[in-house]
Amino acid sequence: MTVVLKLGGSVVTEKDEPETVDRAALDAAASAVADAAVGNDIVVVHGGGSFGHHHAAEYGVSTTSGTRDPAGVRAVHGAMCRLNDAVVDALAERGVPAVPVHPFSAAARDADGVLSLPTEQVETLLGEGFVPVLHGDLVAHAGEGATVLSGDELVVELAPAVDADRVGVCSTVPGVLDEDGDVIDRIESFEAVASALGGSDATDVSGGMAGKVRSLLSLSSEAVVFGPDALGPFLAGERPGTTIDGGDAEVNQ
Ligand SMILES: Nc1ncnc2c1ncn2[C@@H]1O[C@H](COP(=O)(O)OP(=O)(O)OP(=O)(O)O)[C@@H](O)[C@H]1O
Ligand SMILES: C=C(C)CCOP(=O)(O)O
Repeated sequence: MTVVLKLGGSVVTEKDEPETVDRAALDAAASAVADAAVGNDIVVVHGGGSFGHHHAAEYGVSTTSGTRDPAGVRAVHGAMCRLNDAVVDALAERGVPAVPVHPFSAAARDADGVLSLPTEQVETLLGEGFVPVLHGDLVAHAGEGATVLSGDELVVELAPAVDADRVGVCSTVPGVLDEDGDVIDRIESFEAVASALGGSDATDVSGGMAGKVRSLLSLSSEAVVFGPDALGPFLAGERPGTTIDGGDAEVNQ
């Protein structure tokens, strides 16, 4: 049983305070991962929160609009590495064999924005008993300089590469909410829920919940979106929150 888990940046950081870890939330998430029944057969991805999004907004970078300013690249990537250190440390302190993997060093987008992300190192690390910890980052982008690579995009690339049995995306909300604020049980197409989907309450350059749902629909296996309280139950095998089922993913492109 292999699990790909994204910890939202909005969960593990104080999203409105630049470069501030939410210590209690990160510790709770790391403890849940350490206690997971699946053991070490897990790939962790984390988002940007107040580390990546703050700097990305300052330099005007998004997933489609890039920067050629090397200082901007260093600022965003450097901040994400600092958050990655904090996440890896929190996991390591609890006995998880966590190791960092930095997407900026390996991935690229072509002029059409198509992402290529080598995953052999992740597969090999997992097979050797490590827990790879990747993060939203910048990525070299032909014709744009460098653009943002969201953790949700990483999840979509990694899940088939490691043959994930379960994909979980932990955010601050208990699931994807409908227009009345109720958790939507299952999403199979973007159009069916588009009117309820917004960006993020906080600074977010990768599209908030709308970007997340769109990304996860391109996965041909199911993904589950849930809140911090449901992380333990998800890792114990439950399916809390919203299940996003891309089905025939091609149709949703
Ligand atoms: N219909 C909706 N249901 C749930 N959340 C929504 C909806 N529309 C907009 N949102 C916003 O989307 C946010 C979640 O997306 P966001 O990208 O901020 O989360 P994250 O992935 O946890 O963080 P990060 O992008 O930093 O990794 C929620 O906090 C909420 O503000
Ligand atoms: C802003 C940066 C650099 C990473 C974005 O990743 P996300 O928070 O998963 O969308």
